[in-house]
Amino acid sequence: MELEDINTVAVLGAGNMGHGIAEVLAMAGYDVNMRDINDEFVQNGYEQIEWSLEKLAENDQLSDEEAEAALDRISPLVDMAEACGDVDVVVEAVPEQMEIKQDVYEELESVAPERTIFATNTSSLSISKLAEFTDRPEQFCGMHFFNPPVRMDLVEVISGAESDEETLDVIEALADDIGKSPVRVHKDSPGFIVNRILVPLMNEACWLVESDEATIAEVDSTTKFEMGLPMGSFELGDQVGNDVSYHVLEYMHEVLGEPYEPCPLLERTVENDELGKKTGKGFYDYEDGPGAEIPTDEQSDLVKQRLLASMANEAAKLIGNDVAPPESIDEATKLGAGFPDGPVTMVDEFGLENALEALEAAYEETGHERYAPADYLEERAGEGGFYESADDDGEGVDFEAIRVEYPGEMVGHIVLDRPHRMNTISDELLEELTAAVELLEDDDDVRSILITGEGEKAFSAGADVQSMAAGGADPIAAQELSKQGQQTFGTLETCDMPVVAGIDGFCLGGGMELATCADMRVASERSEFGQPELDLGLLPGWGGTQRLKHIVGEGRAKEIILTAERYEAATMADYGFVNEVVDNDALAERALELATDLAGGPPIAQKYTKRAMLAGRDDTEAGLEYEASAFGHLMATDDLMEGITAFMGDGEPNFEGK
Ligand SMILES: C/C=C/C(=O)SCCNC(=O)CCNC(=O)[C@H](O)C(C)(C)COP(=O)(O)OP(=O)(O)OC[C@H]1O[C@@H](n2cnc3c(N)ncnc32)[C@H](O)[C@@H]1OP(=O)(O)O
Repeated sequence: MELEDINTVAVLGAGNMGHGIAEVLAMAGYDVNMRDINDEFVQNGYEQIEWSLEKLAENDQLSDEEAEAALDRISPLVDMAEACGDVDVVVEAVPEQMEIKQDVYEELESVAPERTIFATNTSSLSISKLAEFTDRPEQFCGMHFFNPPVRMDLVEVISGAESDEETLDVIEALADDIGKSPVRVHKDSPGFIVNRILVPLMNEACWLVESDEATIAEVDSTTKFEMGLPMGSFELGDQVGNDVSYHVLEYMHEVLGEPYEPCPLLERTVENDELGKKTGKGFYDYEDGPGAEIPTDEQSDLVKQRLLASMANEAAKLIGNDVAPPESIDEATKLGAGFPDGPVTMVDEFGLENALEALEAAYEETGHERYAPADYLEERAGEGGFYESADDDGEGVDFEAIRVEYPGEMVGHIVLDRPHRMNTISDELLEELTAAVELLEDDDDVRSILITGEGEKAFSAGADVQSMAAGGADPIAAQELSKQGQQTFGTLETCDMPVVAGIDGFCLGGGMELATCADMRVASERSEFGQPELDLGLLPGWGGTQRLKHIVGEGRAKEIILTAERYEAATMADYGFVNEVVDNDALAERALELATDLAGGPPIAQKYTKRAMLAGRDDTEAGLEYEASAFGHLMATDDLMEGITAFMGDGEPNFEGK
C-alpha cells in the first residue's frame, strides 16, 4: 500500500487519545470512522472534537469552513463491521489492557479487509504480542501519538517483530502527511524511546528521595534550573500521572528485569491515589497547596550526576540494541517531552566517562541493578560520546561546491562556491551545506555562522535549473528534492548559533529561501532579490511558501512569490527582509563584523532565544512556555553573572557558554 491509497482510516476508541487522533486525521483531509463500544463514549469523543475544532478556529489556526469540513469527515460509530469493513488503515487507541486489546483485534480481524494496515497507539504494551492477535503481523505496527495529538508533533512509528518495511513506510508517510514528525523505532522495546528515557529518569528521582540522598525540591531545582529540562522530574511525574509512570515501569520491570524496579515512593503515591494533577495531589499539592513551586537555587551535583547517568544508561541500551540511533532519540525526546537538547547530546556534553563513573560508584554503594552500566555505555565512553566526535566528522571532509573557512573570532564562514554558475544550488551543494552546518555546530570554537556567495555576481541564483531539469519529470524525485532543501535550510533555522547571510548580487529562488533561514541578512546595494519560481511554472519549494511570511508578513510574501518580480536591496530592507544595506565594497567586511559581534554574545541565551522564537512561531502558548522555562534556566548560568558583572563594572562581558 502507498500513501495515495489511504482514504479512510478507522480509529478504535474515542477516549482522550482516540478522539485526538481522529481529529488530526480529519483535519488533514482523511475520512475517519471513529468507533467506541457504546453511543455515549463515541458521542462524547465527537463532542470533544467539535469543541477542539471550534477553539482552533477561534484562534485562527483553522478557518471556520476547514473546521466544519474536518468535523464532517468524522463518522461516530459503534458497530465494528460498519466502522472497519472498508477502511485502509485502523489506528487502535483502546484502553491499555492486553485482554481488552485482544478482544478488539479478534473482532477487528473478522471484519477488516485484507488490505487494511493495523497500527496501535499503545504506549506500553508489546507491539509484537498485539500483532499475534491478528492474522497479519506483517501489516501491523505501532503508531504512538503524544497527548494531546492536536498539539504534539511526535509520532513514534514502531516496528513489531514481523512488521514489514512497506507497512512502516506507509504509516510513517501517513504521520508525515498529517503534519506530524514521525520517528522510527526499529525494535519493539518497552517504553519505545521517549518513555524509556523519561520513566527511568522519574524513577531515579524517586530513588534519590527515598534513600534520603536528596529532597524533592533539590531534585526538581536541579532538573529544571541546572539541567534545563522544561519541568522538574516530580513536576513531570505529576503532569504525566503517577499511575501511568508506575504501570509503564511495572511493565519494564516485568520484561527488562531488576533495573526497572519501581521505587516504593512512586508505588505509595499510586496506593494513596495521589496520581498528580488529575487527582489534585501527587508529589505536589495542587488543591490545598501551591502546586509545583520549584526553588531556583537548590541544585545538587549528586542529583545531576545520577539523573544524567540514568539517561546515559538508557540511551546506551537503546542505541546498543539497535532500537534507535542517537539522532532519533534526541529528536523524539525534544518533540515528545520538550527537552531543549536531546538526552544523547546532553550526556555527551556531560561526558560519558563522568556518567559511567557515577553509575559505577552508585552500583558499588547500593548494589542495585539500575546502576549496572550497559556494555555499550562502557564502549562509547572510551570513544568520547555516543555521537561520532566533530574531529572524526571533520577529518577528510572534502567540499567541492562550498568552502568552509575560519576567519577568526569564533566565526565559521560557509562560502557557496560555484561562481561560474551563479552559486546555484545543486544536489551536491545541498548535501555539503548540511555537512558544513553539522561540522560548525560540533566545533566548540565556532559561535556564529556566516554564509556568503563567491564572487560579485550572486549570493545564489537559486536551484540549478539545468541539473533539476536533467532529473526528468519525476514527481517523486522532485518531492524528495523539495524536502531535502527544506530540511537543509531548516538546519540553519534550527541551528543554535546565530546565522548571518552576507548577500552580494543576485539572491533568487532557492538562494533567497536559503537567506530566509539566516537570522540576519546584510546586503550590498547592488543586490537583487526575488522568488522567480512561478515564472518557471514552479513554486518556491525549499520552504519559501512557509518561511518568508514570518519575516515580511503574509501580504508581502504573497506579493514577492506571486509576482515573481525582482526587488532591489533597499526595497527588501523596507520590507524587513534585509536588516542592513551597505556599499558594495563594504559588504564582506560588514557581514563578517556582524557575525563576529554575534559570536561574542552569550551562547546559551542565544540558543534559547532562537528556540523560543521558533517554538512560538505557530503556537504562541508553546513559545511563551519555552521562554519562561529558558528564562529560569538562564538564571543559573555563569554567563548571567558575567553579563551582570560586566554591566556593573562598565566592561565588556566575556561569555563562555556556561
Ligand atoms: C526550489 C527552488 C527552485 C528554484 O530556485 S528555481 C530557480 C530560480 N532562479 C531563477 O529562476 C534565476 C534564473 N537566472 C536568471 O534569471 C539569470 O541568470 C540571472 C538574473 C540570475 C542573471 O542574468 P545574467 O546576468 O543575464 O546572466 P545569465 O547569462 O542569465 O547567467 C549566467 C550563467 O548562469 C546560469 N544560471 C543562472 N541562473 C541559473 C540557474 N538558476 N540554474 C542554472 N543555471 C543558471 C546561466 O544559465 C548562465 O549560464 P551560461 O553562461 O552557461 O549560459
